[in-house]
Amino acid sequence: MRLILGSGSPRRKEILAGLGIIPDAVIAADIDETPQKGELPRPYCERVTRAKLDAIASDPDDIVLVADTTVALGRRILGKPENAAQAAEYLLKLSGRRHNVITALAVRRGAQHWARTQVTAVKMKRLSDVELNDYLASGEWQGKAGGYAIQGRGGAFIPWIQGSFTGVMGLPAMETAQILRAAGLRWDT
Ligand SMILES: Cc1cn([C@H]2C[C@H](O)[C@@H](COP(=O)(O)OP(=O)(O)OP(=O)(O)O)O2)c(=O)[nH]c1=O
Repeated sequence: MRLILGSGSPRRKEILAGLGIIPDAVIAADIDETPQKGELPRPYCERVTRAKLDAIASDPDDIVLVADTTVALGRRILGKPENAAQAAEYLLKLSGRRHNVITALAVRRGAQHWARTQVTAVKMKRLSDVELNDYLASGEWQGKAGGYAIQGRGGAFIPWIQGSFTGVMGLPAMETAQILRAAGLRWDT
């Protein structure tokens, strides 16, 4: 039995390591993350997660873990910005408001599947022009859903969350431990 982390996100690997879990293999799933027309954030996040799982090949006794993190502003999906202009657009939308960060998890072992979705409400303070421009210049927005990282410089913009900090970072620790245990993974705690 091997544990395969089907994610290229360094944060996910780090959060797993924090739980005491070191995957035997790390493979990024290369899938199309374009939302469908009219698709809502939660079903989108769950569909993309399932697509990531389907894209990872494994042996029957292997455990495969994948996840997707999506920022939801009402019915709007904010994924990873393609460039600084899109990051600016996302951050201006999030500035001074509450949004949800959705992380869907999926696990496969042979023919069995498990899935969990964790939602965290996040408030972002109103950003000044200087804060926005400095943040864009830092480049931290790259590869982050919604264009910010709560675990980094972006943490200075977040006065309040309700839910899971690790969920916002990309892998909710409690739900991940539960789902992996359900799939039969055992590790030293
Ligand atoms: C909101 C937020 C997101 N993120 C990150 C977590 C995810 O890595 C990323 C969302 O992109 P994802 O598509 O979920 O993941 P990924 O492209 O990094 O990796 P893979 O698809 O291979 O699993 O945004 C943070 O690191 N901090 C935050 O505060």
